Amino acid sequence: MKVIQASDYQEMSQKAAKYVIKNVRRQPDIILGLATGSTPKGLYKQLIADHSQNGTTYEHVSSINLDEYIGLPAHDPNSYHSFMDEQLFQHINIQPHNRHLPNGETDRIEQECMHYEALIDAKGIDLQILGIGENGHIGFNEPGTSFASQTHVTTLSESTRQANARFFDSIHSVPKQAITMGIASIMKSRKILLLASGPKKANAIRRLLDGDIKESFPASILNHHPHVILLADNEALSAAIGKEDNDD
Ligand SMILES: N[C@@H]1[C@@H](O)[C@H](O)[C@@H](COP(=O)(O)O)O[C@@H]1O
Repeated sequence: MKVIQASDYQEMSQKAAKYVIKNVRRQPDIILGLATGSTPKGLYKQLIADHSQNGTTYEHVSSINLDEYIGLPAHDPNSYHSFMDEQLFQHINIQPHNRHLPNGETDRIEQECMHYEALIDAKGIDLQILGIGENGHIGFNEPGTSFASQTHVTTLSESTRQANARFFDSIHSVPKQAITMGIASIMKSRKILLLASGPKKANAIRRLLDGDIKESFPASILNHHPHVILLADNEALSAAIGKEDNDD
């Protein structure tokens, strides 16, 4: 894993955008794996600014998102469909038919999981953007999820619901389940850019860089992936100083 240090959230977002833009320009029909949460918001803001100022085009780009809550309509302000529309899609020229998120509203949820995994296999994610939960979750793969998991329905841990409650009226409104790419689905990506910012992520980043690979800490599997960049700010790296492995 290659570790890139940024001084703060702003610099992390700028460096992430530079890397994504470089990949989009090099491969105009790139398949991007996209993430939600607070962490990639600054990256998306930078992509939007670059799109309007420098004209980087997303006309032939496709996106596949990691996850979606079950039970929230796509138009709900807290759905990940709405998040992506607001934070990125409506501000760049990515075509609606090229944007993919799991359908958390269907009552044929098992078919939806299979369909989504087939989509990932058919398209192949070139560059996956990831955040990390404080408990080491990636996507919505909570601790204990099998490393062999494909797209599936997951029950959110209490701590994940608490962490995401800030986006909702109260913890009671946070859905209890989600549909998420599995860990094996994420690991199929050709390249992964993992972003982490702030002191709340310091412990997770220290555990990630410890290199101990176990299902009780889902992100640890990334140590097995041949092309992961961890781009983290000083606060997120604060507990791991001296543990980085810069072998690329
Ligand atoms: N499903 C998302 C994850 O994809 C994200 O990485 C995590 C961290 O969120 P944040 O970036 O807000 O800390 O939150 C949610 O659980």
